[in-house]
Amino acid sequence: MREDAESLDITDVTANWVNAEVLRAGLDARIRSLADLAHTPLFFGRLDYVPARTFYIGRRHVHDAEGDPMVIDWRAPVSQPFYRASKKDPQDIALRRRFGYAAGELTAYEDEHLTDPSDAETGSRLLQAEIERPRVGPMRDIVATIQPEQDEIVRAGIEGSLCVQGAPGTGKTAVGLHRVAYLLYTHRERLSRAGTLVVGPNSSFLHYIEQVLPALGEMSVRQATVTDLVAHVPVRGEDGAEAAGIKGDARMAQVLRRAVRSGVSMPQEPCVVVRGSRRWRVPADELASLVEELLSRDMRYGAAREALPQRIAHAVLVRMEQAGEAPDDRVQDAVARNAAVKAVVKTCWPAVDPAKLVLRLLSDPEFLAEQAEGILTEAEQQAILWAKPARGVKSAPWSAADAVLVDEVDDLVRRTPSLGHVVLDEAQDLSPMQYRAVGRRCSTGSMTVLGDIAQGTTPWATASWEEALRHLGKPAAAVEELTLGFRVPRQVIAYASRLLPEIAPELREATSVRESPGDFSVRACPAPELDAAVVEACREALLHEGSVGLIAADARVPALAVALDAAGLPHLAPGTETGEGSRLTLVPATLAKGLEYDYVVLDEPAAIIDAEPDIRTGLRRLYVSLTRAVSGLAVLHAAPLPPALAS
Ligand SMILES: Nc1ncnc2c1ncn2[C@@H]1O[C@H](COP(=O)(O)OP(=O)(O)OP(=O)(O)O)[C@@H](O)[C@H]1O
Repeated sequence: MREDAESLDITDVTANWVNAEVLRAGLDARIRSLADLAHTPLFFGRLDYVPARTFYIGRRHVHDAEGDPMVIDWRAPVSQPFYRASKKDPQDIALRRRFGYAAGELTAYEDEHLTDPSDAETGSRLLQAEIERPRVGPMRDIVATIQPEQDEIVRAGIEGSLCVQGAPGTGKTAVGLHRVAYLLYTHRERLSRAGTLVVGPNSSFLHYIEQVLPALGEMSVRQATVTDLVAHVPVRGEDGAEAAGIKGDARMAQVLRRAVRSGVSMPQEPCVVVRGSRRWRVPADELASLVEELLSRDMRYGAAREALPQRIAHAVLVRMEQAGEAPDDRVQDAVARNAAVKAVVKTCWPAVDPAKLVLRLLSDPEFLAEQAEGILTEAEQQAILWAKPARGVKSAPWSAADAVLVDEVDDLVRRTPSLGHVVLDEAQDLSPMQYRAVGRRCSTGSMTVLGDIAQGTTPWATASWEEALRHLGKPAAAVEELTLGFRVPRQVIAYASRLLPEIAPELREATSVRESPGDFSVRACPAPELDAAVVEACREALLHEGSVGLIAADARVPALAVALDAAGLPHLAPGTETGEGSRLTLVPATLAKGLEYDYVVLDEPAAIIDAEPDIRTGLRRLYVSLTRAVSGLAVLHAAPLPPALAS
């Protein structure tokens, strides 16, 4: 297939050089997509349908010289039974074969005779081996081992939105990315027009997952944080927890809606349009009824502002007709652009600059009081005002939450275009205003919302998926739960789950499908010896194969970096790719979300808890940090552990 693509002669097939360039780029992309990937086999499974028809299943479609299929794409309907068929429901499959590879070499296969009653149902060794395989480098695809409950989510229809609650390591991120790949395959035309977006918590996380999508054969997916999406103003300020909470509250949407319309006023003067020798006069009360009519409509502020001159012009045209003239559309357009009409629009329906409006709200106590009256208390208004009024948009101390407010205003003024599909990962952490910002980018498309209530580490983290989905504008989305854990060893998940009654009492403990119990230790040591003990634990962890993450409270990171350097242990920052030569990452606890390491050394839990504004958020941050380990976890502490973990 690659040779065919390479040997295509496209000289003289296009009419002009632009088309030639486009064709060349398309062909180059195809040749690239057909490159051999070392260690990535062409197929990983085989299905024998009854009656005898055999299909090989792989990451992409492969055909032979005659164009007959040799390997079927895992996303094609024919491949679905590879993930779903069972002895109970064989789905016309007589044999399912899984192939095992080591470094690209075929080393094993495993058969299941789904229609043969004498063939006992046994767990898959290859699946176990895949799950237990040490991790290094970026996240891998799971196409060979997607589980039935995961496959239902991956292949759910594009029409409906879906929300997935899942404990740490149940594969939410993996499933979300494979769902994107599935949707792009199945609805390529539609999504290439409308666009697809994956929203993640921070750039380290996005970097960690970005290699998975091209590995799945997809490149045209945008990845962004919420902050990237709303980058209307330069963010350099920070809010305290209280101000951030209020700015993120859905009531702010009401305040902003009122503020946007606060400049609208009723015309006091008639509008007089002079054309040639004639003057046409629309009285003030008629103008006012036009303005009122537009106010009463559920219309974007900017669209209404464009409609108003047309409405006034229409009133003028009616008068022209009454006077026996026969004006056409061009006359209406000309009247709409008349200086007198423009002047009415300028005073009665002034243009709104989103950033300037929010700047005024946060700088001007009287303006804020007017707009927030009956919505925010006086104390709340006080809390969100900037310490001193900002002078201009460029120099204002914008915070991340402020940028979301500007985005809301922007959408009140002109409609935000909708994408075809949006995947929102670590969704539990968003504020209602952030949910609205993501939701409006998907107003006519569908969403996949992934998260874990127990891992909510913002003071405003959502209390329920129902609430989050309401703010996202997808109240009808189905909520599914993933319960099988693929990452965290049994002992470790059991230990971390002791925190659940305090951080998310309604959630069930995750089960681990991993057979190995995992290395697990908790060590107390005197405070002066903690750094040395942590360095030693890292050294021990590095004796094993795979990646090692040292997770510590953000404030502890500089000291630990010095200690590691002094001990001659090279270490990376999160988001930098681990490899054979550099396997140790020093991870600030606030960036640990979504990441995983084979061995985790966890420094001083008390410091991780104390860094958060309240105890629940602190314990949740600790829960996230405890659940990053694939094979082993060592907890080292000098200060006392929280009571749930102490005994
Ligand atoms: N079906 C599967 N087969 C093999 N590995 C899997 C499967 N599902 C998930 N995994 C692996 O389990 C690990 C955890 O997956 P993932 O990071 O998607 O979980 P998560 O639910 O997003 O976790 P967290 O809530 O901690 O962010 C990853 O290494 C992933 O590749």
